[in-house]
Amino acid sequence: MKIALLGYGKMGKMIEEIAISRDHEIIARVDEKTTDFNIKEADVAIDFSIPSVAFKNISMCLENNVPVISGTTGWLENYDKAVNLCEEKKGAFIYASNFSLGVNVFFQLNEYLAKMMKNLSQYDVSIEETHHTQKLDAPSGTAITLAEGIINNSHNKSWKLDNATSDEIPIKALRQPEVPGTHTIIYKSDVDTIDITHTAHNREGFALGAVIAAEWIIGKTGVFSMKDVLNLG
Ligand SMILES: NC(=O)C1=CN([C@@H]2O[C@H](COP(=O)(O)OP(=O)(O)OC[C@H]3O[C@@H](n4cnc5c(N)ncnc54)[C@H](OP(=O)(O)O)[C@@H]3O)[C@@H](O)[C@H]2O)C=CC1
Ligand SMILES: O=C(O)C1=N[C@H](C(=O)O)C[C@H](O)C1
Repeated sequence: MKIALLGYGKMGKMIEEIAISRDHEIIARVDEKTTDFNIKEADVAIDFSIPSVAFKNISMCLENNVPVISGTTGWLENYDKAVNLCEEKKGAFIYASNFSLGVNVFFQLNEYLAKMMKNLSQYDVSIEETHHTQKLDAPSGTAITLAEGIINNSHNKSWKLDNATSDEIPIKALRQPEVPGTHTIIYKSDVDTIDITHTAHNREGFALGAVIAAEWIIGKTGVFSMKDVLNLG
């Protein structure tokens, strides 16, 4: 499979390593300065860039009939436009806030726990995420997906980064050197605390998931999620 890497930073480089180990070819490595590449030469594009260019990258792929996997976070105000463009062009597109198998299991665990806690009003829920200090967006895309998983399965109606009111799920975003990504869901009452945590030890799980999604999407048409790719039930 010929892959164009849109974004060639920490994730782009890790994806390259894993893609080559699975016998794929990298035909473009695009960073801020790259101008000379032809997206039409790619069988699939993988976008791990920055929030301000992700939608432009995704649109370019869809306009040129190249299936696109995007892991960039912090651009979701344009997600519906990407979905519409994909449908209009009969293209193929997957966005996931987190491509790792472990986090996708954790997403389901979070929804299951939210259902169990739904009517236990003595517990207040909150989310905490910790990432490396170069991260541009806060809260993380994964924390937003976790908050949405709780909202869809409980009486909670919205989330807020810091200074949340009692109606909102508070999200705390911490930044510490070299942390690949840690997410905790906390249910606290006066007498006890239940918390569940996913800790990424490195970036390999994210990168492998993105390559698996790229392999999976070839020959398909539509807008998909990692739930479709991983068939987690
Ligand atoms: N969904 C998931 O599983 C995961 C998502 N992420 C997300 O992926 C994104 C990238 O993360 P990471 O690799 O750590 O970030 P980096 O900052 O290491 O890399 C970002 C890359 O984007 C490039 N870039 C900047 N402008 C453009 C442009 N106009 N066109 C194409 N590329 C451009 C940068 O180029 P230059 O170096 O020249 O500035 C750099 O190569 C983030 O949004 C992060 O949140 C991260 C891990 C997992
Ligand atoms: O920027 C990162 O590094 C990560 N970003 C994603 C997010 O915002 O959730 C996924 C992962 O946690 C690493």
